[in-house]
Amino acid sequence: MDAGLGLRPRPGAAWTGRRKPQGFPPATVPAARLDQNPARRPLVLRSDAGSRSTDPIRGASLKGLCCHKSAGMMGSGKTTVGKIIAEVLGYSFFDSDKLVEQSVGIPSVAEIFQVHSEAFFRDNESEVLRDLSSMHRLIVATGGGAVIRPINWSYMRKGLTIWLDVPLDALARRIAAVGTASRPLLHQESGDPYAKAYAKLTALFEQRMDSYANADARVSLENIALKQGHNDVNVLTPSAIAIEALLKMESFLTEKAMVRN
Ligand SMILES: Nc1ncnc2c1ncn2[C@@H]1O[C@H](COP(=O)(O)OP(=O)(O)O)[C@@H](O)[C@H]1O
Ligand SMILES: O=C(O)C1=C[C@@H](OP(=O)(O)O)[C@@H](O)[C@H](O)C1
Ligand SMILES: [Mg+2]
Repeated sequence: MDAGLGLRPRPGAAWTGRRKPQGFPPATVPAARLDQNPARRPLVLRSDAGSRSTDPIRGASLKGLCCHKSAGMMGSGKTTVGKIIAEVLGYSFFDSDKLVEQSVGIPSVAEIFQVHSEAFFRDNESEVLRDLSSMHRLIVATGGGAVIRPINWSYMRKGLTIWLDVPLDALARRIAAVGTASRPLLHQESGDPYAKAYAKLTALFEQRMDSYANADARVSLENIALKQGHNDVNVLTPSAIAIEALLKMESFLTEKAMVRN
């Protein structure tokens, strides 16, 4: 593990796109707060995983990884959890929303929707995902709607894709807590933030659930809570979710290797 947690982009993480947004790749990715940092947890995971000669997180089975994309609904924690996973693996982290903002030169997704349109945002999102797809050793948090364009899957499939599956009630609570202003698709009507987020998220999920199910691995918060012996997804920490995601990634790769051999 990179003891400094400086998270400098790895040598393979070079921008190959046409337009190089200012500050991309960033010189450093802010480290997640240490109390949310599962970097020391792999040792704990080792005992969960029984007698293993390699670290399950950074062991040989993960060496072949190039990049991962986390998909999932708005508010599912792609950005939060993605940063932690990147930190544990010593990979670079990119948030496709941030890269679109930099590339377009407009500081928020909400403004991009307002000044241009959703279609304009989606075109730029696809460009960013295409450019990221040629990079190695990175974690990408996509925007929640990236899954709707089939072309984006051809880019996301260059790595391993993870669906963060969070119950709609929990999503609406999280989003209501921070407000809908930064999420233009949820910010259209007036009214109670929880109720409007829940209604819109329900409609979006209906349209998108088959697409999310295309991911290589699904991280279900309901399943993590059950493993912990309860059913309250609202108390699951980003670290616990990141650890589950890492375990799912490892299982996926192990199964893939077994099929190959
Ligand atoms: N496990 C969690 N428990 C509680 N709140 C969370 C958790 N993960 C993320 N959040 C909060 O939910 C909101 C959405 O998280 P974010 O990572 O931005 O999701 P996404 O990128 O999928 O939209 C943020 O305010 C974040 O702090
Ligand atoms: O689900 C969506 O269509 C969107 C999700 C957002 O990203 P997050 O999922 O990170 O909130 C952002 O890309 C945009 O507001 C549209
Ligand atoms: Mg995000």
